Amino acid sequence: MLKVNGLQKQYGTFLLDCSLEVKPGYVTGFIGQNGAGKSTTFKAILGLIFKDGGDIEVFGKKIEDLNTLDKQKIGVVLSDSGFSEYLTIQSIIPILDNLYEQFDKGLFLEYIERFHLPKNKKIKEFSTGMKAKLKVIVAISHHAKLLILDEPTAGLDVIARDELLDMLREFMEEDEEHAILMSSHISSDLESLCDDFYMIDDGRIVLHEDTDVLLSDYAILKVDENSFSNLDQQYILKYKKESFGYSCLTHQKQYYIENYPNISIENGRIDELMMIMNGGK
Ligand SMILES: Nc1ncnc2c1ncn2[C@@H]1O[C@H](COP(=O)(O)OP(=O)(O)OP(=O)(O)O)[C@@H](O)[C@H]1O
Repeated sequence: MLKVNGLQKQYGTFLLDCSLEVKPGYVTGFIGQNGAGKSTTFKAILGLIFKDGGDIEVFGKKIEDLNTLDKQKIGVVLSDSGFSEYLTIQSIIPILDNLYEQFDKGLFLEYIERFHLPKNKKIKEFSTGMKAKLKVIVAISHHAKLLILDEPTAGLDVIARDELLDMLREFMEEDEEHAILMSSHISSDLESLCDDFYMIDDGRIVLHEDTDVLLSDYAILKVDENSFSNLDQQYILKYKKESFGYSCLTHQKQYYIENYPNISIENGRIDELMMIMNGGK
């Protein structure tokens, strides 16, 4: 569905150099700290910035060769985009109708009703959550096959985030070929939605793993200084100094359960795994 091969983009000392793939039927999470390169990757995928190197394929075609119809099969949410704040939902309907051949007004209005968005209020008077929901509703109301969502849950409270994730689940259930690439700051609530995760740090992919494997095989060992020096470190990906000793991230939980029955082994949420992956040595 989407293949990014050796994408490069240089901004001063920052160098993005990343490869990733989103398969049909997959929700792929793209996580990393502020400034890691998530938005730059998304903008390059969408052809909004020039790339310095690499290839990007969507629907089996190079992005340079996508025609208008292909482009309309991509639903997009970017963190720094949106409608003019002076428009209302009622007034953007004809715009969307003109913009997208497959705009589904019925579906759009169904979501607008479901999420209690006011049709005649100016968008500038919307709350952060209302604006975020509107962006996702627009992205899925023109029968897109691939959604590219940059921080769609940013600034949302827990309830709004759940509603938005439900909307994305429904999008995935509609068609087994649908796919989503979504970025987020380190965020465990994506665990329930994403099938796999790419983690980006300083422009490079430092981890790619299926969510199931992350949750079943990865763990955090919490050890004191003494246990740390006696620990077989061959399956330790990263470690981080703590007040009690060290937190160590492993992708071979079972090995440590069997060979070190006395150390504390925590499954850890994806947040914690990522925090060690990012900040550890
Ligand atoms: N137009 C630009 N000109 C110069 N530098 C840029 C530009 N856009 C991004 N950068 C730099 O590229 C790096 C990656 O930024 P990017 O916005 O891709 O990060 P991000 O992972 O999306 O961060 P955040 O989570 O804060 O949105 C940063 O060092 C940023 O300063």
